[in-house]
Amino acid sequence: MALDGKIAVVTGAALGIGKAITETLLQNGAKVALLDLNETAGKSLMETINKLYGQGRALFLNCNVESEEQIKAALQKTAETFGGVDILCNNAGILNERTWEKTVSINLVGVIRVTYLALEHMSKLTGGRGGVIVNTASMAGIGPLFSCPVYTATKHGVVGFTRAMAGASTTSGYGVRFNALCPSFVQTNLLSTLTSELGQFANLAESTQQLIDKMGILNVSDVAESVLELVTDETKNGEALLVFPKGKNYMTFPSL
Ligand SMILES: NC(=O)c1ccc[n+]([C@@H]2O[C@H](COP(=O)([O-])OP(=O)(O)OC[C@H]3O[C@@H](n4cnc5c(N)ncnc54)[C@H](O)[C@@H]3O)[C@@H](O)[C@H]2O)c1
Ligand SMILES: CCCCC[C@H](O)CC\C=C/C=C/C=C/[C@@H](O)[C@@H](O)CCCC(=O)O
Repeated sequence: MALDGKIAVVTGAALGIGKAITETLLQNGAKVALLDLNETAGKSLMETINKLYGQGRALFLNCNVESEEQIKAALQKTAETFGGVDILCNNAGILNERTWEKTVSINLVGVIRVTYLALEHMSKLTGGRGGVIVNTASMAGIGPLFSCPVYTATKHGVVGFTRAMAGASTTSGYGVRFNALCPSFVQTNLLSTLTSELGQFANLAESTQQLIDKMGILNVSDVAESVLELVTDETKNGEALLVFPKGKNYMTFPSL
């Protein structure tokens, strides 16, 4: 799938991995709607991008993925401004084991919520052009992180949702591919604020730090390059792509 002229929506686009995904999609010719609840960072990024890549390439929309109303409005505005939606990157996420219901609401329910509303614009069954959805899960979507049980559960949920939606799409004819991105530790705010967010599992901070030291830390641009692969390679559907500092590989699941 060539990206020239394609229209992408990225959630959690203002900072971290979402910002890097946004920049990579723009560098490859897409127009991007940046959805985030951080208005200051989002607007500032949009201004920088429009200076760098030309006016009208990016649109910031204040949107909390917990709000159905805000998501609907943001998708509608994207479709009216750019002319449809071809690519969705469900990337917004938090790590907080204290406010764990919020972690579920953003990381898992948010992904489902945005996906269903975006499909109304993307699915060939409802007048869309088809396209691709990439969900940012985590390596914790494949194996457990002991210090973050709820975060782990949400990311396992995202991987399962992605794989089931890929099958539903193929079987029903949505014309939309679904893939999950599963990075190991990445240098962002989410990682640097980790120790204060573990709640009742704070005693496991040290062993998690040892795991981080052992596995190493990715930079956001490596992660964004993997998103580009999942977006552009039309053979990829229902995949979970593991990304480590030393390389990447597609997860193989048992066939049941
Ligand atoms: N940093 C890591 O080590 C790592 C590793 C694997 C996966 N991930 C996943 O990558 C994604 C991005 O994380 P990051 O590390 O870039 O974090 P980050 O904190 O640097 O950035 C997250 C962005 O999401 C936005 N956001 C948070 N809640 C939102 C909401 N309710 N609605 C809309 N936007 C919201 C924030 O404002 C911010 O711009 C998350 O899903 C995270 O779970 C992170
Ligand atoms: C707490 C870190 C915050 C970042 C969370 C990110 O989504 C990154 C998750 C990255 C790696 C996950 C690795 C999981 C590995 C386990 O399955 C296992 O090998 C180790 C479990 C041991 C432990 O948790 O201490």
